[in-house]
Amino acid sequence: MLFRFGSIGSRDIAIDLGTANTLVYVPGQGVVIDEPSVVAIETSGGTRHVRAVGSDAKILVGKTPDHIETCRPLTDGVINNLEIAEEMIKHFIQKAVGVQTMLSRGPEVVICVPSGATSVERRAIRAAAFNAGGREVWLIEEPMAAAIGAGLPVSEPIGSMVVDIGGGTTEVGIICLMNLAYGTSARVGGDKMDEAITAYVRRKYNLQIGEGTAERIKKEMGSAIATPESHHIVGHLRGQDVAKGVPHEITISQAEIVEALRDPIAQIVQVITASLEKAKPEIAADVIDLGITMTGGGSLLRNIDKVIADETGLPVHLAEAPLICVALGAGRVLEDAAYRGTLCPA
Ligand SMILES: Nc1ncnc2c1ncn2[C@@H]1O[C@H](COP(=O)(O)OP(=O)(O)OP(=O)(O)O)[C@@H](O)[C@H]1O
Repeated sequence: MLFRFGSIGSRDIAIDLGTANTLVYVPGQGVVIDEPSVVAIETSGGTRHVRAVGSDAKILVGKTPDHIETCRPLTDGVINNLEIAEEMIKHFIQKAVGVQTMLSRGPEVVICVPSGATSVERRAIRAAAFNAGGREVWLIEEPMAAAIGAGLPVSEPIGSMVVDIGGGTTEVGIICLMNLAYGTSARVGGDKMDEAITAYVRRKYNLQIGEGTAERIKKEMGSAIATPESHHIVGHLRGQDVAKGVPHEITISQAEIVEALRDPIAQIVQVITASLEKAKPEIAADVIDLGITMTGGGSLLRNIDKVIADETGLPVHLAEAPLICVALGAGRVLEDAAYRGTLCPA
């Protein structure tokens, strides 16, 4: 299939539409938007309208009055609410290219999809970008974009492997000659880690914590492996005592967070090892040399690279800018015609 762009202008954009964060890349400028994928909806006089999007909406999570609700229009990498997703994408596109471009010709948009997305889910992502003002919309699979953004030799006859751990999904891609030789996505990532911490704290301490609190403690002191020091590294969690219904604070150790994260980490490792079994022998041989490159926010969890290296026996490298690799890769496709063969049909 031939994919033909019109003339790429500085007003065309690449979007990493993530479960946790949405990034927008403008050719010649780089990543111009990097905000949480959150929308605040206000109901007044019987109608609903968007009150805030992105960072402005995220600060409201868990603190809104009854007539305002915050929501995340993506779950596990795919759209759960088309209307709100469109509003969010429209907001970010306008912020990136200006209202004038939207009113005149609209930008061409390259937007990422999880490799495991169904055709219905792909059509929903394409439709959301189109309805949000995209003149033409092209899809790229996330592992491919992540690999390009991480600087892997995707166009060469060398097999390289990328693991992108995002908020909603873990994407694994084995790429050779600009082709996703194997790609899979599992619905486990940073969100499942947050949920596992929340469930652990509720079970062990009878304390209900908010999602922001779970994410904060994960980033501050989460780890995939317990070390002898892990019992002495402690943090504080505030929430609501489930039995008494009053505010309460507990102290938790890194060793406990490691225990809480055991299941999601095991699931991530399982996806990676299963993917290695699917690789063709020649490509697997290349992966032994090059190792695994990790991208996505979840790859910043302490020691997750060590766990993956131990379990696979392969070298594991963290990409230089793990949180923006997918956007950089999708942006590169916009800027360099040589990469256009990586785009996939909707
Ligand atoms: N230092 C850190 N330690 C652990 N997790 C982190 C860290 N920094 C960010 N994260 C987690 O990374 C996730 C967000 O990563 P990213 O922005 O790559 O996901 P996304 O692209 O929005 O999601 P997806 O690709 O699944 O749709 C969140 O769950 C966040 O809590």
